[in-house]
Amino acid sequence: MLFQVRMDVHIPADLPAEVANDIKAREKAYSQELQRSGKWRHIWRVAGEYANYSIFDVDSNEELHQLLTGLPLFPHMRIAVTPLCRHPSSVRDGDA
Ligand SMILES: O=C(O)C[C@H]1C=CC(=O)O1
Repeated sequence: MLFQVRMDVHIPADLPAEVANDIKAREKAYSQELQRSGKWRHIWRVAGEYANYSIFDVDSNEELHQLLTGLPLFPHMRIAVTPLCRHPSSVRDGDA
């Protein structure tokens, strides 16, 4: 199951820099592990914003929920999820 996910990050201005940097480092490791596993297929920065558009390939809504709520930055994010399915005009056989 494919999902487009938009993540907007809002770290409180009064969060100490060392705490914010630790969260960001754990977020990067978590994200890269999921990308290598194939669950997090794509990640793109939204130009000019502390936000990304990502594509997740997971087995269920529940799995997506678990992955997203496990993000170290989750408490500081607004997340919007859009379910995707194959477009009938797509020429990309790999896109299920
Ligand atoms: O930077 C972001 O967009 C937020 C988050 C998503 C992956 C990651 O490393 O940080």
